[in-house]
Amino acid sequence: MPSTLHTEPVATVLDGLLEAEREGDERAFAETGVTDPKAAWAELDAGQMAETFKDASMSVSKEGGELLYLLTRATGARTVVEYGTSFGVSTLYLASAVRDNGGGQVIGTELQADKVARATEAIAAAGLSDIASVRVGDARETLRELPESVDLLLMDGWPNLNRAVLEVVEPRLRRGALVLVDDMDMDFGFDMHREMRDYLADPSSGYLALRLPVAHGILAGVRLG
Ligand SMILES: C[S@@+](CC[C@H](N)C(=O)[O-])C[C@H]1O[C@@H](n2cnc3c(N)ncnc32)[C@H](O)[C@@H]1O
Repeated sequence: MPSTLHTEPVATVLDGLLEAEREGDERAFAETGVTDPKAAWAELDAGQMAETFKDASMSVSKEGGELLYLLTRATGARTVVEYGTSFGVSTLYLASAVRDNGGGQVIGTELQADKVARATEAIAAAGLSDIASVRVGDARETLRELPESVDLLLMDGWPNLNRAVLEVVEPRLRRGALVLVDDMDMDFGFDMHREMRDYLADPSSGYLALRLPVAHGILAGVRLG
């Protein structure tokens, strides 16, 4: 049986988004005028950073997306939550896998409203609107209402908020749920992942976590209890 990922319309929509990222992100980054990321993070809050980077996709790579598809299929996940949707690339990989698992839902969330509109269009063009939707706003608020049990959480928003977002979603994570933290190897000018990495590494937190050297570096944690 072919996967949804490699059939139309998903394949073409994903190719277009990945191509746009390759062609557009360098320019979008240059246009932000941010030359010292550490200083920018010290001065601007999450919403201001989202506005600054509103034209940048910053999506998962093809390899990273395929890993998301693989892990979602392998775990049989039906209820998936995504922190940081941008233009919807990772959302499409997750939603394709959920469709191929037999159906369910992917709940994305994105601070920047124009990005939500673009991601929603991409989801519709890919024929996945019955699976995936995107909530507009700050994940620390938008993810307060969730289904009873969540199988997989992708964390791909601003990394300094990962711990706070996990705190909101954690009560819904079922035993054996996967938490995937993207961009572990990205240089943000300072260690933006420290809090989350330390939390998942502490056995008393209730996870077993391992860094996967794939794409931008993905930290995979399984919820043990
Ligand atoms: C790395 S990009 C996400 C890429 C996306 N997962 C993909 O593969 O296409 C990070 C996104 O997270 C969004 N974001 C950052 N902080 C957020 C928050 N607190 N709540 C919701 N979205 C947030 C940013 O606006 C940005 O678009």
